[in-house]
Amino acid sequence: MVKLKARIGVVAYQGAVSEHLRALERAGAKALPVKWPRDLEGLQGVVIPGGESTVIGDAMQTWGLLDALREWVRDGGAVFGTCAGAILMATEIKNGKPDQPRLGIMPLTAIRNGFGRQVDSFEADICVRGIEGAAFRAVFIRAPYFEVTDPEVEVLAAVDHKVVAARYGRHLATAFHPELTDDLRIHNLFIEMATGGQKNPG
Ligand SMILES: NC(=O)CC[C@H](N)C(=O)O
Repeated sequence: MVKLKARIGVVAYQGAVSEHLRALERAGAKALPVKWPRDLEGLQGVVIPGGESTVIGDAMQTWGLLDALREWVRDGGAVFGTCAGAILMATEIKNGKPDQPRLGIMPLTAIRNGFGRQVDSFEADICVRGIEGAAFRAVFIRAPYFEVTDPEVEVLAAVDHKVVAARYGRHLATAFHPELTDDLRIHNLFIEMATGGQKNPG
């Protein structure tokens, strides 16, 4: 029997869009850019890329994608945010613009630029829960970290005691950029989450 390819969208206004499309295709999914609410039809998962969270959030609001995605999530859709994308998934944002538009689907606080200016960018080999084998080479670029207090949010990885990867039901947030390396394990994990049977809490 032929297994149908997972259909995963990438929010395509700004940021590391083509890198995510390429990584998802290499991981065996059908990857599609998402700009309009109608682009969500038939998708199992949506990636919000890194870039600038204020710019991506404003665009999502302008194009009607924030409301459309919230509804799509209520119907069971899975979202994976990297860096700016993860910030947009958070219910609380620290160091953000006041009233910065966001999706707000993960009950955690994102601390924007949380690793300070002196280390705008760095790489680290980290252990990620649920990822087998060697450590994951994680690329951080003006990255946030997350404060997690909700017991339904599962912490998957930390650097210097700062949470940098978390899961909530079918949603995944990473402060780093797995699309900028050749390691497809995190994209594979998300494709599994998006096509698996787990429900979103709430
Ligand atoms: N690499 C990134 O996505 C950086 C995120 C950026 N610091 C923001 O707040 O949007």
